[in-house]
Amino acid sequence: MDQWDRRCRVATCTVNNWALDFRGNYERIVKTCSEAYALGARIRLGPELEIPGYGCADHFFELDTERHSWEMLSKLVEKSKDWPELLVITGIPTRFRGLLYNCAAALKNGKLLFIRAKMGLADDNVYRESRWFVKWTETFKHYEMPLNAQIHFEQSTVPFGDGILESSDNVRVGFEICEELWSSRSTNIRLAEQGVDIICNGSGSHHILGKSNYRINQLILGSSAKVGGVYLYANHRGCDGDRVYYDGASSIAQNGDLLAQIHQFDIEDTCVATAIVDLSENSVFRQMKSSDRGNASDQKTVVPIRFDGNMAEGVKFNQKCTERMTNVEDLQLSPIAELCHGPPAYLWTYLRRSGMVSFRQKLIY
Ligand SMILES: NC(=O)CC[C@H](N)C(=O)O
Repeated sequence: MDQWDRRCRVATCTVNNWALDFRGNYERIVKTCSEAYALGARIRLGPELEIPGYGCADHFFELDTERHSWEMLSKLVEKSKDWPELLVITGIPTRFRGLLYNCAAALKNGKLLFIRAKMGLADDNVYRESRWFVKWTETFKHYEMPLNAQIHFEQSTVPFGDGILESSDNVRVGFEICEELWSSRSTNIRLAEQGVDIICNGSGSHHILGKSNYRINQLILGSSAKVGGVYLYANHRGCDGDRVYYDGASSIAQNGDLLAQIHQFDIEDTCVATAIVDLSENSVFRQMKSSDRGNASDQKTVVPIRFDGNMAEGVKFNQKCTERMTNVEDLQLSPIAELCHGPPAYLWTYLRRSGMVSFRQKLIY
Protein backbone atom coordinates (compact mmCIF):
# COMPACT_ATOMS: atom_id res chain seq x y z
CA MET A 1 0.00 0.00 0.00
CA ASP A 2 1.47 3.37 -1.00
CA GLN A 3 2.13 6.07 1.53
CA TRP A 4 0.86 9.56 0.75
CA ASP A 5 3.98 11.76 0.87
CA ARG A 6 6.26 10.10 -1.63
CA ARG A 7 8.64 12.92 -2.48
CA CYS A 8 12.19 11.86 -3.24
CA ARG A 9 15.33 13.50 -4.61
CA VAL A 10 16.83 11.60 -7.53
CA ALA A 11 20.19 12.14 -9.24
CA THR A 12 21.70 11.37 -12.60
CA CYS A 13 25.20 12.15 -13.79
CA THR A 14 27.41 12.50 -16.81
CA VAL A 15 30.86 11.01 -16.35
CA ASN A 16 33.86 11.38 -18.61
CA ASN A 17 35.18 7.87 -18.05
CA TRP A 18 37.96 6.28 -20.05
CA ALA A 19 38.22 2.71 -21.22
CA LEU A 20 40.43 0.70 -18.82
CA ASP A 21 41.16 3.65 -16.48
CA PHE A 22 39.77 1.61 -13.59
CA ARG A 23 41.07 3.79 -10.79
CA GLY A 24 40.22 7.08 -12.49
CA ASN A 25 36.75 5.81 -13.31
CA TYR A 26 36.27 4.69 -9.72
CA GLU A 27 37.30 8.16 -8.46
CA ARG A 28 34.84 9.86 -10.81
CA ILE A 29 32.05 7.53 -9.72
CA VAL A 30 32.83 8.23 -6.05
CA LYS A 31 32.85 11.98 -6.74
CA THR A 32 29.39 11.90 -8.31
CA CYS A 33 27.99 9.67 -5.54
CA SER A 34 29.36 12.04 -2.87
CA GLU A 35 27.88 15.05 -4.67
CA ALA A 36 24.50 13.36 -5.16
CA TYR A 37 24.46 12.31 -1.51
CA ALA A 38 25.41 15.80 -0.29
CA LEU A 39 22.49 17.17 -2.30
CA GLY A 40 20.16 14.78 -0.49
CA ALA A 41 19.56 12.30 -3.33
CA ARG A 42 18.31 8.80 -2.52
CA ILE A 43 19.37 7.31 -5.88
CA ARG A 44 22.31 8.08 -8.16
CA LEU A 45 22.49 6.65 -11.68
CA GLY A 46 25.67 6.43 -13.78
CA PRO A 47 26.24 5.48 -17.45
CA GLU A 48 26.54 2.05 -19.08
CA LEU A 49 29.65 -0.01 -18.26
CA GLU A 50 30.79 2.91 -16.18
CA ILE A 51 33.46 1.01 -14.24
CA PRO A 52 35.67 -0.25 -17.11
CA GLY A 53 34.49 2.45 -19.57
CA TYR A 54 32.05 1.72 -22.39
CA GLY A 55 34.59 1.48 -25.22
CA CYS A 56 36.91 -1.29 -24.03
CA ALA A 57 36.29 -3.09 -27.35
CA ASP A 58 38.28 -6.35 -27.59
CA HIS A 59 39.62 -5.82 -24.06
CA PHE A 60 36.25 -7.29 -23.10
CA PHE A 61 37.77 -10.59 -24.29
CA GLU A 62 40.41 -10.28 -21.55
CA LEU A 63 39.56 -11.61 -18.10
CA ASP A 64 41.63 -8.79 -16.59
CA THR A 65 38.99 -6.29 -17.69
CA GLU A 66 36.35 -8.16 -15.68
CA ARG A 67 38.67 -8.76 -12.79
CA HIS A 68 39.72 -5.12 -12.36
CA SER A 69 36.13 -3.98 -12.83
CA TRP A 70 35.00 -6.28 -10.03
CA GLU A 71 37.86 -5.13 -7.80
CA MET A 72 36.58 -1.57 -8.27
CA LEU A 73 33.00 -2.68 -7.63
CA SER A 74 34.09 -4.25 -4.34
CA LYS A 75 35.80 -0.96 -3.35
CA LEU A 76 32.66 0.96 -4.32
CA VAL A 77 30.43 -1.34 -2.26
CA GLU A 78 32.68 -0.73 0.75
CA LYS A 79 32.77 3.01 0.06
CA SER A 80 28.96 3.14 -0.18
CA LYS A 81 28.87 2.88 3.64
CA ASP A 82 29.75 6.60 3.51
CA TRP A 83 26.38 7.25 1.81
CA PRO A 84 24.08 4.87 3.74
CA GLU A 85 20.80 6.16 2.28
CA LEU A 86 21.97 6.34 -1.33
CA LEU A 87 21.07 3.64 -3.85
CA VAL A 88 23.96 3.61 -6.33
CA ILE A 89 23.49 2.26 -9.86
CA THR A 90 26.62 1.71 -11.91
CA GLY A 91 27.70 -0.39 -14.92
CA ILE A 92 29.93 -3.47 -15.07
CA PRO A 93 30.61 -6.56 -17.24
CA THR A 94 29.57 -9.75 -15.43
CA ARG A 95 30.16 -13.41 -16.21
CA PHE A 96 27.33 -15.79 -15.41
CA ARG A 97 27.18 -19.44 -16.52
CA GLY A 98 30.41 -18.76 -18.40
CA LEU A 99 28.83 -16.05 -20.54
CA LEU A 100 29.62 -12.35 -20.43
CA TYR A 101 26.80 -9.84 -19.86
CA ASN A 102 26.70 -6.05 -20.03
CA CYS A 103 25.14 -5.18 -16.65
CA ALA A 104 23.86 -2.54 -14.29
CA ALA A 105 24.85 -3.10 -10.66
CA ALA A 106 22.77 -1.78 -7.76
CA LEU A 107 24.41 -1.31 -4.37
CA LYS A 108 23.68 0.41 -1.10
CA ASN A 109 25.32 0.86 2.27
CA GLY A 110 27.94 -1.87 1.89
CA LYS A 111 25.71 -4.38 0.11
CA LEU A 112 25.52 -5.44 -3.51
CA LEU A 113 21.78 -5.70 -4.14
CA PHE A 114 21.34 -6.82 -7.73
CA ILE A 115 23.12 -7.30 -11.05
CA ARG A 116 20.75 -6.58 -13.91
CA ALA A 117 21.87 -7.92 -17.32
CA LYS A 118 21.17 -6.02 -20.57
CA MET A 119 18.31 -7.55 -22.57
CA GLY A 120 18.84 -5.99 -26.01
CA LEU A 121 22.32 -5.49 -27.42
CA ALA A 122 23.37 -2.66 -29.74
CA ASP A 123 24.96 -3.81 -32.99
CA ASP A 124 23.91 -1.11 -35.40
CA ASN A 125 25.95 1.91 -36.43
CA VAL A 126 29.29 1.94 -34.54
CA TYR A 127 28.11 -0.60 -31.95
CA ARG A 128 29.42 -4.18 -31.75
CA GLU A 129 28.10 -5.37 -28.39
CA SER A 130 27.30 -8.93 -29.41
CA ARG A 131 30.97 -9.41 -30.32
CA TRP A 132 31.66 -9.55 -26.54
CA PHE A 133 28.37 -9.92 -24.74
CA VAL A 134 25.26 -12.06 -24.84
CA LYS A 135 21.82 -10.69 -24.00
CA TRP A 136 19.76 -11.88 -21.06
CA THR A 137 16.49 -13.40 -22.26
CA GLU A 138 14.57 -14.49 -19.15
CA THR A 139 12.09 -11.71 -18.45
CA PHE A 140 11.74 -10.87 -14.75
CA LYS A 141 13.79 -13.89 -13.80
CA HIS A 142 16.89 -13.81 -11.66
CA TYR A 143 19.16 -16.34 -9.96
CA GLU A 144 21.48 -16.26 -6.96
CA MET A 145 24.94 -15.78 -8.45
CA PRO A 146 27.91 -16.85 -6.29
CA LEU A 147 30.44 -14.03 -5.94
CA ASN A 148 34.10 -14.68 -6.68
CA ALA A 149 35.71 -15.49 -3.33
CA GLN A 150 38.97 -13.81 -4.43
CA ILE A 151 37.27 -10.43 -4.35
CA HIS A 152 36.10 -9.11 -1.01
CA PHE A 153 32.36 -8.79 -0.41
CA GLU A 154 30.54 -9.18 2.88
CA GLN A 155 28.08 -11.51 1.13
CA SER A 156 28.64 -14.67 -0.87
CA THR A 157 25.90 -14.33 -3.54
CA VAL A 158 23.93 -11.65 -5.39
CA PRO A 159 20.72 -11.86 -7.48
CA PHE A 160 21.59 -11.79 -11.21
CA GLY A 161 19.31 -11.45 -14.25
CA ASP A 162 16.19 -9.32 -14.71
CA GLY A 163 14.10 -7.96 -11.86
CA ILE A 164 12.72 -5.03 -9.91
CA LEU A 165 14.12 -3.54 -6.71
CA GLU A 166 11.79 -2.39 -3.94
CA SER A 167 12.75 -0.26 -0.94
CA SER A 168 11.43 -0.65 2.62
CA ASP A 169 8.90 2.10 1.83
CA ASN A 170 7.78 0.33 -1.37
CA VAL A 171 9.48 2.51 -3.98
CA ARG A 172 10.08 0.38 -7.05
CA VAL A 173 13.18 0.78 -9.18
CA GLY A 174 13.59 -0.89 -12.58
CA PHE A 175 16.22 -1.05 -15.31
CA GLU A 176 16.29 -0.45 -19.03
CA ILE A 177 19.88 -0.41 -20.32
CA CYS A 178 20.56 1.93 -23.28
CA GLU A 179 19.48 0.06 -26.46
CA GLU A 180 16.45 -1.37 -24.66
CA LEU A 181 14.93 2.11 -24.84
CA TRP A 182 15.58 2.36 -28.60
CA SER A 183 13.92 -0.95 -29.32
CA SER A 184 10.26 -1.13 -30.30
CA ARG A 185 9.73 -3.59 -27.44
CA SER A 186 11.09 -1.13 -24.89
CA THR A 187 11.48 -2.54 -21.40
CA ASN A 188 9.90 0.57 -19.84
CA ILE A 189 6.46 -0.71 -20.89
CA ARG A 190 6.57 -3.83 -18.76
CA LEU A 191 8.32 -1.95 -15.93
CA ALA A 192 5.47 0.56 -15.81
CA GLU A 193 2.95 -2.30 -15.87
CA GLN A 194 4.59 -3.55 -12.66
CA GLY A 195 4.21 -0.14 -11.03
CA VAL A 196 7.90 0.76 -11.21
CA ASP A 197 8.37 4.30 -9.89
CA ILE A 198 11.89 5.02 -11.14
CA ILE A 199 13.25 3.63 -14.41
CA CYS A 200 17.06 3.74 -14.64
CA ASN A 201 18.73 3.90 -18.03
CA GLY A 202 22.54 3.86 -17.98
CA SER A 203 23.74 4.47 -21.55
CA GLY A 204 26.76 4.71 -23.79
CA SER A 205 25.31 6.76 -26.62
CA HIS A 206 27.57 8.57 -29.07
CA HIS A 207 27.04 11.86 -30.82
CA ILE A 208 25.48 12.15 -34.24
CA LEU A 209 24.02 15.44 -35.35
CA GLY A 210 20.48 15.74 -33.98
CA LYS A 211 20.58 12.38 -32.20
CA SER A 212 20.65 13.82 -28.69
CA ASN A 213 17.46 15.79 -29.22
CA TYR A 214 15.79 12.72 -30.72
CA ARG A 215 16.94 10.64 -27.74
CA ILE A 216 15.49 13.05 -25.20
CA ASN A 217 12.39 14.30 -26.95
CA GLN A 218 11.21 11.21 -28.81
CA LEU A 219 12.55 8.39 -26.67
CA ILE A 220 12.87 9.53 -23.05
CA LEU A 221 10.05 12.07 -22.95
CA GLY A 222 7.98 10.07 -25.44
CA SER A 223 8.22 6.88 -23.35
CA SER A 224 7.66 8.62 -20.06
CA ALA A 225 4.63 10.44 -21.49
CA LYS A 226 3.20 7.08 -22.54
CA VAL A 227 3.96 4.82 -19.59
CA GLY A 228 4.40 7.39 -16.80
CA GLY A 229 6.93 7.29 -13.98
CA VAL A 230 10.28 8.90 -13.29
CA TYR A 231 12.89 8.29 -15.99
CA LEU A 232 16.56 8.65 -15.08
CA TYR A 233 18.94 8.70 -18.02
CA ALA A 234 22.76 8.81 -17.67
CA ASN A 235 25.22 8.96 -20.55
CA HIS A 236 29.00 9.11 -20.86
CA ARG A 237 30.74 12.19 -22.11
CA GLY A 238 34.05 12.25 -24.00
CA CYS A 239 35.98 9.88 -26.21
CA ASP A 240 36.21 6.88 -23.91
CA GLY A 241 38.23 4.28 -25.81
CA ASP A 242 36.86 5.01 -29.24
CA ARG A 243 37.14 7.59 -31.97
CA VAL A 244 33.50 8.50 -31.39
CA TYR A 245 32.31 11.19 -28.99
CA TYR A 246 29.77 10.46 -26.24
CA ASP A 247 27.69 13.55 -25.71
CA GLY A 248 26.28 13.31 -22.22
CA ALA A 249 22.93 15.12 -21.99
CA SER A 250 21.97 12.96 -19.00
CA SER A 251 18.47 13.85 -17.95
CA ILE A 252 15.56 13.38 -15.56
CA ALA A 253 11.96 13.17 -16.74
CA GLN A 254 8.63 12.40 -15.13
CA ASN A 255 5.31 11.65 -16.82
CA GLY A 256 6.43 13.29 -20.07
CA ASP A 257 8.00 16.41 -18.51
CA LEU A 258 11.71 17.19 -18.60
CA LEU A 259 12.90 18.12 -15.09
CA ALA A 260 16.67 18.29 -15.57
CA GLN A 261 19.21 17.93 -18.34
CA ILE A 262 22.99 18.11 -18.11
CA HIS A 263 24.59 20.06 -20.93
CA GLN A 264 25.64 18.06 -23.97
CA PHE A 265 29.14 19.46 -24.58
CA ASP A 266 30.57 20.69 -21.25
CA ILE A 267 34.19 19.80 -20.63
CA GLU A 268 33.95 18.97 -16.92
CA ASP A 269 34.93 15.45 -15.93
CA THR A 270 31.75 14.88 -13.96
CA CYS A 271 28.36 16.59 -13.70
CA VAL A 272 25.49 15.73 -11.38
CA ALA A 273 21.86 16.83 -11.78
CA THR A 274 19.11 16.22 -9.25
CA ALA A 275 15.37 16.74 -9.10
CA ILE A 276 12.77 16.42 -6.37
CA VAL A 277 9.97 14.25 -7.67
CA ASP A 278 6.65 13.31 -6.11
CA LEU A 279 6.30 9.61 -6.80
CA SER A 280 2.55 9.85 -6.10
CA GLU A 281 2.32 11.75 -9.39
CA ASN A 282 3.21 8.49 -11.13
CA SER A 283 0.15 6.79 -9.64
CA VAL A 284 -2.09 9.75 -10.55
CA PHE A 285 -0.76 9.80 -14.13
CA ARG A 286 -1.15 6.05 -14.60
CA GLN A 287 -4.55 5.98 -12.92
CA MET A 288 -5.85 8.37 -15.62
CA LYS A 289 -5.19 5.89 -18.46
CA SER A 290 -7.69 3.10 -18.26
CA SER A 291 -6.29 1.30 -21.32
CA ASP A 292 -2.91 0.92 -19.62
CA ARG A 293 -4.50 -0.02 -16.32
CA GLY A 294 -6.22 -2.84 -18.19
CA ASN A 295 -2.95 -3.93 -19.79
CA ALA A 296 -1.19 -3.86 -16.43
CA SER A 297 -3.87 -5.91 -14.69
CA ASP A 298 -3.34 -8.66 -17.31
CA GLN A 299 0.28 -9.09 -16.24
CA LYS A 300 1.50 -11.60 -13.70
CA THR A 301 2.76 -9.91 -10.53
CA VAL A 302 6.54 -9.88 -10.29
CA VAL A 303 8.00 -10.48 -6.84
CA PRO A 304 10.49 -7.64 -6.29
CA ILE A 305 13.93 -7.82 -4.71
CA ARG A 306 13.46 -5.97 -1.41
CA PHE A 307 16.19 -3.81 0.10
CA ASP A 308 16.56 -1.96 3.39
CA GLY A 309 16.05 1.77 3.53
CA ASN A 310 13.46 4.37 2.62
CA MET A 311 13.59 6.28 -0.65
CA ALA A 312 10.68 8.66 -0.14
CA GLU A 313 12.12 10.65 2.72
CA GLY A 314 14.70 13.35 3.28
CA VAL A 315 12.79 16.05 1.38
CA LYS A 316 11.73 18.76 3.84
CA PHE A 317 8.02 19.52 4.06
CA ASN A 318 8.51 23.02 2.64
CA GLN A 319 10.66 21.92 -0.32
CA LYS A 320 8.78 21.99 -3.59
CA CYS A 321 9.05 19.45 -6.37
CA THR A 322 11.24 20.43 -9.30
CA GLU A 323 9.25 22.18 -11.98
CA ARG A 324 9.18 21.20 -15.64
CA MET A 325 11.99 22.82 -17.62
CA THR A 326 10.85 25.60 -19.87
CA ASN A 327 14.24 26.72 -21.23
CA VAL A 328 14.87 23.61 -23.29
CA GLU A 329 15.99 25.76 -26.24
CA ASP A 330 19.14 26.70 -24.28
CA LEU A 331 19.96 23.06 -23.70
CA GLN A 332 18.74 21.33 -26.81
CA LEU A 333 20.98 22.74 -29.46
CA SER A 334 20.12 23.44 -33.06
CA PRO A 335 22.18 21.52 -35.67
CA ILE A 336 24.30 24.66 -36.28
CA ALA A 337 24.98 25.08 -32.55
CA GLU A 338 25.86 21.39 -32.28
CA LEU A 339 28.34 21.83 -35.11
CA CYS A 340 29.90 24.78 -33.26
CA HIS A 341 30.13 23.10 -29.84
CA GLY A 342 30.71 19.43 -30.74
CA PRO A 343 34.11 19.48 -32.49
CA PRO A 344 35.86 21.68 -29.85
CA ALA A 345 34.51 19.42 -27.08
CA TYR A 346 35.73 16.35 -29.00
CA LEU A 347 39.17 17.89 -29.60
CA TRP A 348 39.46 18.85 -25.93
CA THR A 349 38.75 15.35 -24.61
CA TYR A 350 40.92 13.76 -27.33
CA LEU A 351 43.84 16.04 -26.43
CA ARG A 352 43.46 15.32 -22.75
CA ARG A 353 43.30 11.58 -23.29
CA SER A 354 46.31 11.57 -25.62
CA GLY A 355 48.43 13.36 -22.99
CA MET A 356 49.69 15.85 -25.61
CA VAL A 357 49.72 19.58 -24.95
CA SER A 358 48.33 20.87 -28.23
CA PHE A 359 47.24 20.05 -31.75
CA ARG A 360 49.44 21.12 -34.61
CA GLN A 361 47.44 22.28 -37.56
CA LYS A 362 48.98 23.52 -40.80
CA LEU A 363 47.23 26.75 -41.66
CA ILE A 364 49.05 27.48 -44.94
CA TYR A 365 49.12 24.86 -47.64
N1 LIG B 1 25.00 1.47 -26.04
C1 LIG B 1 23.87 1.29 -26.69
O1 LIG B 1 23.07 0.42 -26.36
C2 LIG B 1 23.59 2.22 -27.85
C3 LIG B 1 22.13 2.32 -28.16
C4 LIG B 1 21.67 3.29 -29.22
N2 LIG B 1 21.64 2.68 -30.50
C5 LIG B 1 22.38 4.62 -29.20
O2 LIG B 1 22.92 5.00 -30.17
O3 LIG B 1 22.37 5.31 -28.22
